[in-house]
Amino acid sequence: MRNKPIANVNADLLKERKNCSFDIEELTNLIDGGKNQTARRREIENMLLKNMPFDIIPEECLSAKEKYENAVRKSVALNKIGVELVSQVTKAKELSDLTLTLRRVSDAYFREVTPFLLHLGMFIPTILGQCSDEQVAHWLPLAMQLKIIGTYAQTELGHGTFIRGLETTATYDERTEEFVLNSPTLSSSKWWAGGLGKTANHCIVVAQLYTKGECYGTHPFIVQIRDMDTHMPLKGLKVGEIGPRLGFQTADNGFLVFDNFRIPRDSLMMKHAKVLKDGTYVKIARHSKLTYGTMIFVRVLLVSEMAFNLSKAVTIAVRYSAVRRQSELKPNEPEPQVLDYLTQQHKLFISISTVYAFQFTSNWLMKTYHTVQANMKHGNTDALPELHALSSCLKAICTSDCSAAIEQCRFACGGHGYMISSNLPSLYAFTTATRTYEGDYTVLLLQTARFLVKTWEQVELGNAVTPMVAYLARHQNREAWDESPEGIIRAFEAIAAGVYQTESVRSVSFGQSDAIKDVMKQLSDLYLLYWSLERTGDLLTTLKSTLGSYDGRVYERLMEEALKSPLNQEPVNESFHNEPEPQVMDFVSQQHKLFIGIASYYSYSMTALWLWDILTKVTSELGVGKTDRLPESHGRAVFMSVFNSEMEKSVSSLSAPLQAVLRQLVELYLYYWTLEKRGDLLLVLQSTLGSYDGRVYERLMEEALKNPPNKEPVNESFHKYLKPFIQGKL
Ligand SMILES: CCCCC/C=C\C/C=C\C/C=C\C/C=C\C/C=C\CCCCC(=O)SCCNC(=O)CCNC(=O)[C@H](O)C(C)(C)COP(=O)(O)OP(=O)(O)OC[C@H]1O[C@@H](n2cnc3c(N)ncnc32)[C@H](O)[C@@H]1OP(=O)(O)O
Ligand SMILES: Cc1cc2nc3c(=O)[nH]c(=O)nc-3n(C[C@H](O)[C@H](O)[C@H](O)COP(=O)(O)OP(=O)(O)OC[C@H]3O[C@@H](n4cnc5c(N)ncnc54)[C@H](O)[C@@H]3O)c2cc1C
Repeated sequence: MRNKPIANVNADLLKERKNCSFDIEELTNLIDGGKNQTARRREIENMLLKNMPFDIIPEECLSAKEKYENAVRKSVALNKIGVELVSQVTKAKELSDLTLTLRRVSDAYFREVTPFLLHLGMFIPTILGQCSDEQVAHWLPLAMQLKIIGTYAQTELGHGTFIRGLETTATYDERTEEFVLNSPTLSSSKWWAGGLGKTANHCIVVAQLYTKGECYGTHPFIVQIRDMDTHMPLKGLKVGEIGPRLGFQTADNGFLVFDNFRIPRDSLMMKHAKVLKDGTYVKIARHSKLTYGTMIFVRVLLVSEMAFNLSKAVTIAVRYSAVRRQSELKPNEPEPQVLDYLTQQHKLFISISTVYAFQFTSNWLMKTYHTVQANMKHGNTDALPELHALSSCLKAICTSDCSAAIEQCRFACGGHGYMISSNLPSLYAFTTATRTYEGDYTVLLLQTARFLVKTWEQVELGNAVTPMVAYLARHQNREAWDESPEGIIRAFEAIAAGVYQTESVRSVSFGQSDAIKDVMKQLSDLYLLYWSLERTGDLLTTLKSTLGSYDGRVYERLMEEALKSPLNQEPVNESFHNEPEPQVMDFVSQQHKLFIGIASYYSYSMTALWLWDILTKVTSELGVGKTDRLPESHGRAVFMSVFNSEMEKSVSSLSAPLQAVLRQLVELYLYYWTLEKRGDLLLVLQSTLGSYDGRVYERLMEEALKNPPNKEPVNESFHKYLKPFIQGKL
């Protein structure tokens, strides 16, 4: 049954809906995965609507502590219904449909993230992916019925990306048949795990495994961290909340420090490796990276998460654009709906097509994931490297595009889009974090590049490669794709676009009406066209040659290029002496992110001074009402020329080294903006990360300890909601 029509709908919205060229219900079924799934979703929605407590005071008006307590209250009510529904399903497919529906409907109750997100999103998947059958039989029912509440603590203060660099140690003591967990340094403190700060009583801890004096690398352990009755942290642990953050405010992300904390031998999750009673280490896995499995799973999930979050943002923005009227096009005629402006459509329509691109690609990726998992059950790990490369680049691209598109949706709603009540700021805060967590954007793209370079080598040797990367063999003309990681990644993006096109055509080829097919085709074309225009520069081949330049300065250019080589910047490379761990500052990709910020700061300062001087003059000459917004390119040109000339004037009295640095900044700014469209500027530091003394980890911990939730060891919502829930008394 369709949802009932709602009375008092805005006339403009009704008009737009009447104009729709297809049956909306048909599209709804397509998105849900069929008529039955739509009906089931509505059944669950209606049940939740009847039974779930809504907020009386808007979440955003509560204090941090109240927000958390409110989130626990609502989560417990939702979990109760969730556990009941889960207990009724018998088939794996029904369970995954139900989980997806619950996940999506739950967003109606939380502006922020539930403290149980990590329990559902990572704790349970890690039990499934990393435990032996025996361990699964023990832990899974407890976790599914929420008798225990877990999280996933991998990242430390000092390391997130480089998992092999984690410092937490788990040393096997064969006398007592226990592992001893320790945090040997401040930087080894576990940091970030969602739900760890106040909610969880169990935690998956990733630590370096030592036995018989040897280190076997990082392994996952399942560890009880709080007393099941009092919820007090167990002896030997320091645990708390890490402090306010951009989003995830109710996810009580936490820290955890171990001091000779003992856990039983079978706390090691033993699907891929075990330690026998006598301390012998036994490797079971056929692939060394199988312990990274949960991350792959969540990266795959995130593609669909981005489709869902962007669909919400663009629905908000399109509806509002139909309702909002602004400006006068023709005298004495009503102001137009902002949706009618082409520029507004430009902001919104690409987001609509992006939602479909993400959703279709996500459906395909999830199927691929399950196929690879099924093969791995039979011992075949051949497809794992490609799955890793695919999930890495699709996660990176879709999280990055999604948060940028949500910002566009916010811009499209003008001032009102800035209100928390519009939900756009919260959607942005949630999705922008996804670009970082579960693998940073750049790092994951580099992982994909690594796979592609290896594949390229196979192509060069004439060896067979998988169908997904067969295009590398077809494109023998290297200039078309170029061999740089960026060039290869772009080629890979083209493949992602290809997947979208084939999947969308495939999904709508049966059953669906011509009207839906037309719309889906238009959306698919829009997505492909948009990205080919966005990347025009990349698609055009320029000469880029020291040999073929117009002026024929062949030898000069060869020498200039040679001198630019990073290897020529120092007479003796430091690897001659040793091989130090790099600071992230050493990565060119990191410098690319930071240095333009410095250059922009100077550009804005200089331009601001200049602007101030001419402000009065300009306004008196142009008059109010004639200062239309200048096109972006003109604005940038002004910044560039003013920065260039003003900087030149003001540096002449400075010392030569400082002049040289400032001139480099001008050059960087001008160069960067010929390549890029935007940059960031941090004007006021006020930052734990950017302090002059570089005491980053000390300051992060100091701030976390000041955090009000850490003033009480157990939050009162434990006694009020969590404990009665866990004990089945609620
Ligand atoms: C209240 C009720 C509501 C109801 C709700 C109902 C349901 C909800 C359900 C779900 C929720 C939905 C969605 C959201 C779900 C969860 C998300 C929520 C919150 C998540 C919060 C965030 C959690 C985290 O961030 S956890 C921490 C994640 N950390 C990372 O991702 C670290 C990134 N780093 C790495 O991955 C690696 O270190 C690395 C960068 C890959 C480098 O690893 P390294 O070992 O150094 O490897 P190296 O580069 O040397 O490469 C060696 C070799 O290995 C290959 N490789 C690397 N990784 C993998 C892999 N994973 N698999 C396979 N192979 C891999 C690599 O390619 C190299 O190969 P080769 O040598 O070239 O052949
Ligand atoms: C909201 C949120 C929730 C989180 N929840 C959890 C959780 O529940 N459990 C958990 O364990 N973790 C969690 N995390 C941590 C998260 O997984 C890490 O922050 C993430 O993996 C990035 O690692 P990092 O912080 O070490 O970044 P860094 O690696 O320090 O990145 C800093 C910069 O260095 C660059 N860089 C690093 N290495 C390289 C390289 N090799 N080449 C080029 N550039 C490089 C990056 O691109 C980036 O620009 C969460 C994080 C956030 C923001």
